[in-house]
Amino acid sequence: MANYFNSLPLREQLAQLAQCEFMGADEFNDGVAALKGKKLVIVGCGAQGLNQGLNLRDSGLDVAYTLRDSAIAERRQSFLNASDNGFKVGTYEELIPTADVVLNLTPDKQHTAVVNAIMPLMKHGSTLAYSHGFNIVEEGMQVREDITVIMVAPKCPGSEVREEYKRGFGVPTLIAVHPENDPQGHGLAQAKAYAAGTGGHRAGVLKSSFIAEVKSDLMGEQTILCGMLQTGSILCFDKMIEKGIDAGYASKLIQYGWEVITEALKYGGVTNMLDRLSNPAKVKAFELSEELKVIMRPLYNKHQDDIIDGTFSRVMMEDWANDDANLLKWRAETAETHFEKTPAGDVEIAEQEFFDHGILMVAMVKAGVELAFETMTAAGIIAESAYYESLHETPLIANTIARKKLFEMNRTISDTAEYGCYLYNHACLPLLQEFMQGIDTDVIGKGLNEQSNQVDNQTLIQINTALREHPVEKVGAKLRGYMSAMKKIV
Ligand SMILES: NC(=O)C1=CN([C@@H]2O[C@H](COP(=O)(O)OP(=O)(O)OC[C@H]3O[C@@H](n4cnc5c(N)ncnc54)[C@H](OP(=O)(O)O)[C@@H]3O)[C@@H](O)[C@H]2O)C=CC1
Ligand SMILES: CC[C@](O)(C(C)=O)C(=O)O
Ligand SMILES: [Mg+2]
Ligand SMILES: [Mg+2]
Repeated sequence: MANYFNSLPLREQLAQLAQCEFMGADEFNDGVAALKGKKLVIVGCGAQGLNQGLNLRDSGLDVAYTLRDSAIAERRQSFLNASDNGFKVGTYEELIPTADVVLNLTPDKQHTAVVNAIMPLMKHGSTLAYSHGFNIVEEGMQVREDITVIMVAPKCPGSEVREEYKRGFGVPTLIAVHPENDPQGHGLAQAKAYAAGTGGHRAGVLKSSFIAEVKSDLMGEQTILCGMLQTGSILCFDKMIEKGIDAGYASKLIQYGWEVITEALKYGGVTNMLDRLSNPAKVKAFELSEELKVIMRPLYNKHQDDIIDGTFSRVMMEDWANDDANLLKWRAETAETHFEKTPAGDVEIAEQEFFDHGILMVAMVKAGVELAFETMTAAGIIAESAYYESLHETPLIANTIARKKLFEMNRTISDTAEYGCYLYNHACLPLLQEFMQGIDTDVIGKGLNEQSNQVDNQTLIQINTALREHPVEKVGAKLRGYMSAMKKIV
């Protein structure tokens, strides 16, 4: 197999990267009809598998799980996830031959082995579904020509796919049909029904491509969504400890701070997040974020360039072949960081205090969101896709850190995302060392000791204009306008 993206002429690469069409609610009036009465069999019952299956069943679809023999024999967590929730569980041989749609929700590293094992068992004219395009795009998996290949990719951790559904909402979702595998021409109808079954249509669905999803998803997860929050957590915590801030307070400010400050982001974009600060703090956060953007832009460009040309995938697959040596080493190192080993203190922190004492965190989120958006769109990703993959998903990742710190984030996201997060973190920590030397507790831990809200008018006007004029704010206002049912989390 060879990288599918790299096998295409530039003309087709650009066309596929630019595939992005917002699908209005009226395109989902048929709901799950296209899959009603069909047998959906999910391979794997982990973060996405369990939560998507629960949503699909609650949406009235026939869902069962097929697990590898060892998972069933050893009654592993995946087996318990499915059986404890009342789902039928069977082996590949028992369930795949009668499946109309097989949802491959196993780790990306396993996709080639899994698809090679299940494809011979799949009935003629059935459908193979993915939630990430890595296997098709980066590995170039060739699927039997009678099989329809679709993707329904939630722009969200598995846990929040379920939580937002239970809140009566959903998560933004990219759908796609692999152009090499749509023999009956019903791939789009099935992908739409699958997206509706997960609740994604309530938040927003983009008709995308496997290529556009992969090249944006890898970028978002490596940078703003996971890498930036991990790097920011470690740097901000270590700085507060260096400056004598109580460790429990510092731990709580960060663990819960990302969730609080990015909730403002979710409802009103970067503008609203900075509007939550005093004028002097807003000016300071803006200045810090501009400095961070200059320092980190080359790193964001390198991550996107390596994702586009397949370097990232090649390097990660080398680690797969080396028994995930780096992934496991970096996972262990993360667990040993001072932030991870310091429990959040039993101290009350008011909602506004998270903003006032977390000016640097606000600056990091602003810098990361804008840089990721700017870099993705410069690489040919369409603004709507870049928005979902940067600004909108950040609060959903922050929710996982609020639960159980970086451990929970890295456990909940895919192994692919976890690997990319560490790759970024390893590069960004040294990159920001000099910047952090100039940081003090006025922007992280204690806040500015300003006696008034007075700032220079021209400065404030320039900052407010820059915030509001950024393209991520323009597309964000439009897409949030469609999310009328969005629910508060904190
Ligand atoms: N995690 C997330 O939030 C998101 C993930 N995705 C995508 O969804 C897909 C699934 O990821 P995720 O939910 O994180 O995966 P998880 O690691 O959470 O779960 C993987 C599941 O697959 C099973 N599994 C592992 N290895 C094999 C194998 N060799 N053969 C058969 N089954 C196996 C595991 O069970 P057992 O080991 O017991 O057999 C487990 O049930 C990926 O393509 C990912 O990129 C997309 C968006 C977000
Ligand atoms: C942000 C990481 C992610 O892409 C996701 C939850 O969307 C993943 O692969 O887990
Ligand atoms: Mg993602
Ligand atoms: Mg991902």
